[in-house]
Amino acid sequence: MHPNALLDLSTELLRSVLKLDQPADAVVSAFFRRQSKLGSRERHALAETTYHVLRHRLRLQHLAQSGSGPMERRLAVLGWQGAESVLKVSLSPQEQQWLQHALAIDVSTMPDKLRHNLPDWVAQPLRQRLGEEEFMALANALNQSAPLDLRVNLLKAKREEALAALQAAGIPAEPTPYSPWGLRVQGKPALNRLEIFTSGAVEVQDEGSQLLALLVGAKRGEMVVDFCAGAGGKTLALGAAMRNTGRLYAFDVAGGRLDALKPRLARSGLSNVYPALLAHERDERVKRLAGKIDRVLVDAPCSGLGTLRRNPDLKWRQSPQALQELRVKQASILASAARLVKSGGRLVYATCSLLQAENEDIARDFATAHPDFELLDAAALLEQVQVPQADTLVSDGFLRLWPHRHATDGFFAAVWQRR
Ligand SMILES: C[S@@+](CC[C@H](N)C(=O)[O-])C[C@H]1O[C@@H](n2cnc3c(N)ncnc32)[C@H](O)[C@@H]1O
Repeated sequence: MHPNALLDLSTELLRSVLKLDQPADAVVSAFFRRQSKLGSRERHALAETTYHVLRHRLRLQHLAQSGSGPMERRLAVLGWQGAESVLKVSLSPQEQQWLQHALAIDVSTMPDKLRHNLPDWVAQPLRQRLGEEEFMALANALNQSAPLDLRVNLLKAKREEALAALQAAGIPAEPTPYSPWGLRVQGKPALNRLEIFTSGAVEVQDEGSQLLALLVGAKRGEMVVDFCAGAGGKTLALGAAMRNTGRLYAFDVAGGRLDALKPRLARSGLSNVYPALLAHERDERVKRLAGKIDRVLVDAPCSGLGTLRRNPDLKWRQSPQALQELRVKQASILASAARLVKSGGRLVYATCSLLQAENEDIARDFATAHPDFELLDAAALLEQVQVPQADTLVSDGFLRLWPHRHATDGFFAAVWQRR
């Protein structure tokens, strides 16, 4: 494709994504389906440019003010992540000059906001919690792309065997530092045709998600509920930890997500999983199982701000109002799910949010209203399941994973035992 046409497509894609009315990954996929003639390098350049602009939007919009032509073209030029030759061929001499000038500005001299690229309502509580230096380290980490982590399905392979299979396929990988189930792959190789993937021996899963599943501590023969199972990332990890015995209910209110679990279940070899569509969190099914369940995981719907490395559009698509609505939902789901737990059983409340409002605040309000639930120290529980340096992952007894400290997505978890 002619470089100019490619830059025009990048401009068009940015125009759609920056409407912010749909998740960026869905807009990018739909765009590529329509542009079926694009080669893989061209797709890569367009996707990376889009994500770069979303990550650094405040700074790039500021720099774009001085240019001319459509705003989205200026953003595509400033954020361009494809071959340099595309810009050389496509830009007018005036644009070339403007770009050189814009890129020469030292980012470290820019105002704060243009360096961290977060909206105020997100930046303010994080800065307050972490202090200036660590807040900037977090902001930088959130603007990097995430590594590719795999979870080894121990029903099908040992971690060393999966590592050897990847290496034999020419894919460098290493064990993840914390999760005993994890491998971190270098780069972003396509895995879905490899035997190790099609046979269900590995699944793509961030190390942080693996640690949440490890905290549940599910064992052989138990009754376990994954209350917000979605497409089942954690369900699969729990089912394997149960060695395909007992009963694992995968609940969700979104039928489409539960449908996406089915092919993954088929690959995994699990036959102990029972997906069930709930009408809402107080569904009849929850009442029927009340007091009968050994372990309940509530991987609650949340702002997703811990996943900005993968979903940078979320920082622009979420809002303080949406956060308030989510908090009400989180408290309601947690209270309802707690009814399932039997005496002596375990309840885990988790999110992929960085905000105290969705994490510690929800956990503390729940504990106040439910004195029959005793908070367990997440560090002690992780040590029991062979997680090294578990105390570095935990604050005030809660699991608190941070991209800049642990190279995982941002995650929170609180764990209780019912008296
Ligand atoms: C963070 S996602 C779950 C991700 C999933 N556990 C995984 O590991 O892939 C939250 C899920 O909660 C579901 N959800 C939203 N409201 C719910 C409710 N009232 N009861 C149960 N699930 C709900 C959403 O449909 C979504 O799939």
